[in-house]
Amino acid sequence: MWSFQAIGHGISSSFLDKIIQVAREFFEQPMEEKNKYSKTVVEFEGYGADPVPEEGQSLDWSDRLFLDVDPKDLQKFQFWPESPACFREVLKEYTEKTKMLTELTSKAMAKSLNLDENCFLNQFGERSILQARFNYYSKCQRPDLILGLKPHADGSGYTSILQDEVGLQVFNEDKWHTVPIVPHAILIVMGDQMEIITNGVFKSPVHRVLSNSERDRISVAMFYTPEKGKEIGPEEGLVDGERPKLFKKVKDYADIHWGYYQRGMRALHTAEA
Ligand SMILES: O=C(O)CCC(=O)C(=O)O
Ligand SMILES: [Fe+2]
Repeated sequence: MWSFQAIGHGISSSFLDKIIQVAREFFEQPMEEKNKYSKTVVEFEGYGADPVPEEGQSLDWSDRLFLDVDPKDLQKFQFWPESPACFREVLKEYTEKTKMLTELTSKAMAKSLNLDENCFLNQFGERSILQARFNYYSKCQRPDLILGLKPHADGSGYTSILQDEVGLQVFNEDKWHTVPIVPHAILIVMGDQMEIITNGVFKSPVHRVLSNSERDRISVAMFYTPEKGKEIGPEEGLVDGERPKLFKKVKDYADIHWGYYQRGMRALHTAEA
C-alpha cells in the first residue's frame, strides 16, 4: 500500500472548502503582499519556491508557502499570513483536525498489520511534527514543457493532501497514475519514514504534479514527521526470517532527505540496512 483516500474523517466539507479558499486568497494577492512572508535562501519556512542548489536543475511551475504548525512552540508567526484575515485561525484549526486524523490513521494502519495500535504513534513520539505546505499551480501555457512539481517521494512519515483539481500523479508499476478527485476526501500518501518503519511493507511512492493550461490548482499538504532527534526503525513485528530487516535505525531522516530532494534524487537508500 502506498496511498489511500480518507473519507468519513470527521472534518466538515465546509471547513475543507474554507482552507482551500483562504489558500487561494493568499496566493491571488499581489507579490508585494506575499513577499512579506518570503523565505530567505537558507530557510525552509515562508513563502517562495524551493531553492535549486545546482545549475541545470528543474524549477517547478508552482508557488509555495511552507510553515511549521505543530508542536505549537515551533510556529513562527513572522511567516504566517495576516491576509486574508482568517488565515491564521483557519490554519490553527486545520492543524488540530489533522492531528486527530493522524492519530486515527496511525492506529488504523497499525491494526491493519496486526500490530499494537499505538506502535506508529510511539515511533513518531510525543513531539511529532506537522508542517503545512500550501501549493499553488497557476495556469501554464506550455504544460508539455514544465511540471508543476518534479517527481519525488516525501521525506515525512506520511503526508495528508487536500486538492481541488486533478494534476497529482503517482508512479506505480512503470506508469504514472492520476489521482482522482474524490470530493472532500483527504489523500494520505506514505513517506519514506513509513516505508522504514513498516520494513518496506508500505511503500513511499514517487509522485509529481502536472501543469495545466486551463485551470489553476491548489493543494494543501500536511507532512507528519517523527519528533526531532528521535530514532525510528523497522517495527520488530514486521521483521522475521522471510522478511529480514531492510532498513537500519535513523534519526532526523527528513533533514537527509531534503538535501537529496532539492537535487531531484531519492534518499531512501541512505537508510538501507
Ligand atoms: O500538490 C500536490 O497534490 C502534491 C504536493 C506534494 O507532493 C508535496 O508538496 O510534497
Ligand atoms: Fe510530495
